[in-house]
Amino acid sequence: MTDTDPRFSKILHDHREIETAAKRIGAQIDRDYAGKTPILVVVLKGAVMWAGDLFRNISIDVEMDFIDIASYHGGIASSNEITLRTDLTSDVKDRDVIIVEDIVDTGLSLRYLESLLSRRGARSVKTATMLNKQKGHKVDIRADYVGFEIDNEFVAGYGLDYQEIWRNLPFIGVVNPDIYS
Ligand SMILES: O=P(O)(O)OC[C@H]1O[C@H](OP(=O)(O)OP(=O)(O)O)[C@H](O)[C@@H]1O
Ligand code: HPA
Ligand SMILES: [Mg+2]
Repeated sequence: MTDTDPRFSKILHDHREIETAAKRIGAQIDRDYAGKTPILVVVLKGAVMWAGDLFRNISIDVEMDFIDIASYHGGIASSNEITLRTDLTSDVKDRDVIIVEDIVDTGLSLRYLESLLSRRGARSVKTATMLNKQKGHKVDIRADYVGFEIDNEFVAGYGLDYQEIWRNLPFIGVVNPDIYS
């Protein structure tokens, strides 16, 4: 539906803009965590591409771990139930944790993760998300570092899927509603 790609009604951000956002947030993390060694908790699967950009643009010592949770199961709406598929291997007790998300939409995934990490005794928990869909929030939640604010539309690309595909695209676009309606 765009001039070049019928899968998308609009292209929002290409990989250059996303890398620029990762540089900006990486520099903020360097300042905010100077003298500390935070753990980046990368939320699989959607956050993988963004996490790579962000990780490359952090200069302080930092660890990385992965957690796999799911609630959309390929669809365009949250099931409102979070399933923990694969847990972290790190002990987060007394650690500074930065959750790395591709998107905060309803906010249910982030609320689940914040509560899990706090219960496990993390010293601090902050979030670096590539996208924030403020109008989609169903709970009162706030990400500390945000790449881009987006409207309440279903997007895909750059890690985000529609029915498990299109994660590999080097841009974020609004999925053409004709595809799923
Ligand atoms: O704010 P929310 O409404 O909870 O949505 C955000 C979460 O949903 C997506 O994950 P999904 O369940 O699709 O799993 P995936 O990352 O493996 O695609 C996305 O990657 C975020 O983790
Ligand atoms: O808009 C979205 N697109 C893809 N995956 C998602 N998971 C939550 N919101 C979205
Ligand atoms: Mg998904």
